[in-house]
Amino acid sequence: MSKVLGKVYTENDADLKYVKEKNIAVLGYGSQGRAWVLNLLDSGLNVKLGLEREGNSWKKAQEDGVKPMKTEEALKGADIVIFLVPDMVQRKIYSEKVKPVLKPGMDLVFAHGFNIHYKLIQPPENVDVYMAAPKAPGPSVREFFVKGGGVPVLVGVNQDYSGQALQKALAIAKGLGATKAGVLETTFKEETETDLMGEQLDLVGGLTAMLRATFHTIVDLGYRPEMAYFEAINEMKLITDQIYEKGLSGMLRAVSDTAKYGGLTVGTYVINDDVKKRMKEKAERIKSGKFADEWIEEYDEGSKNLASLMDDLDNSLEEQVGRELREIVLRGQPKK
Ligand SMILES: NC(=O)c1ccc[n+]([C@@H]2O[C@H](COP(=O)([O-])OP(=O)(O)OC[C@H]3O[C@@H](n4cnc5c(N)ncnc54)[C@H](O)[C@@H]3O)[C@@H](O)[C@H]2O)c1
Ligand SMILES: CC(C)(O)[C@@H](O)C(=O)O
Ligand SMILES: [Mg+2]
Ligand SMILES: [Mg+2]
Repeated sequence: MSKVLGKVYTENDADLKYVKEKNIAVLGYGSQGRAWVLNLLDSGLNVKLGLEREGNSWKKAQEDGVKPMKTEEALKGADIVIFLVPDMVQRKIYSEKVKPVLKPGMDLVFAHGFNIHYKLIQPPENVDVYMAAPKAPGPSVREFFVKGGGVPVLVGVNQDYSGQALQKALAIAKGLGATKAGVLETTFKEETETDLMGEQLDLVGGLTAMLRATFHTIVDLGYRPEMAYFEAINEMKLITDQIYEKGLSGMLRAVSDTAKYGGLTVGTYVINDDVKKRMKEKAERIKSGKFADEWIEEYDEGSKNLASLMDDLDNSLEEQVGRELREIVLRGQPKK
């Protein structure tokens, strides 16, 4: 029995029978969509893949042996609709394609709570709304499953018209392989806000900024960029692998005493209370909905800032060096 965690659902707590006879339409075949379609099909579920265009996702699905079809076609007779198009696209597909064919008793399923929590999608009361949110990038959702495991998933219920929404969320999570690890329960509010906080402050935003700042600090002192790339960026994976398997103190025990002492004393000097104050400010912005408003406005105006930030990153010295160094590093990776 866990001392800290709430209920953790595993294999025997979830039954595929709750979704086995249902027609499932998965919309989108990107990072998560590909993993979900392939895992759910391999788990023996009735899945149709619906896409808007015959573009890259369509081709990729065909290469994977999946038969894509137009969104309208996949939605015909669907009992469960899974939204795996980008968060900013979901409201359009919902209002133009899903809403017109929505029938009482159907299920709307999400991998992230954004559209429901921030009310971009407001479903009628007579449908179930639930989530199965993988706590991992899409490619890992597939890779873990193929190797006989699964990544942890959070399930949450926003509307329980059928009285079975939680069982169905757990069944979908099981189909993804997640009950091999563990499934925890959450709410749309908690998942949406904490997911955004994690990816902005740390996983995606904070991490990228910290790696780049360390790289430039070293380069600006006259050291060669390739040395800076190895020290500031490349080795991060191996350090986070240690954290993933053994926790923060386990990682510290795997490095030298010199690294331990230097790391523990300097880390908190760099990431100090000032930084934490700014983190709190941005976390509050997520909680208040202001980040969502800003992101929706940016998207509606063509995501120009996002494109220019990605361009700057692609053209940066660290990415130029990284592209060449990764060829060397990846050559030495253990064979899968
Ligand atoms: N990427 C992740 O690892 C990850 C992790 C957890 C949760 N999620 C959530 O999963 C959902 C899907 O995100 P993703 O990152 O897998 O998406 P993605 O951007 O990788 O894939 C999007 C899919 O939608 C299609 N698409 C893109 N723009 C479109 C448009 N304008 N109209 C119609 N179709 C369009 C693409 O062709 C592709 O098939 C989101 O709710 C996201 O928050 C993602
Ligand atoms: C993989 C992440 C960052 O955890 C996910 O939340 C996303 O939005 O892609
Ligand atoms: Mg996210
Ligand atoms: Mg996340």
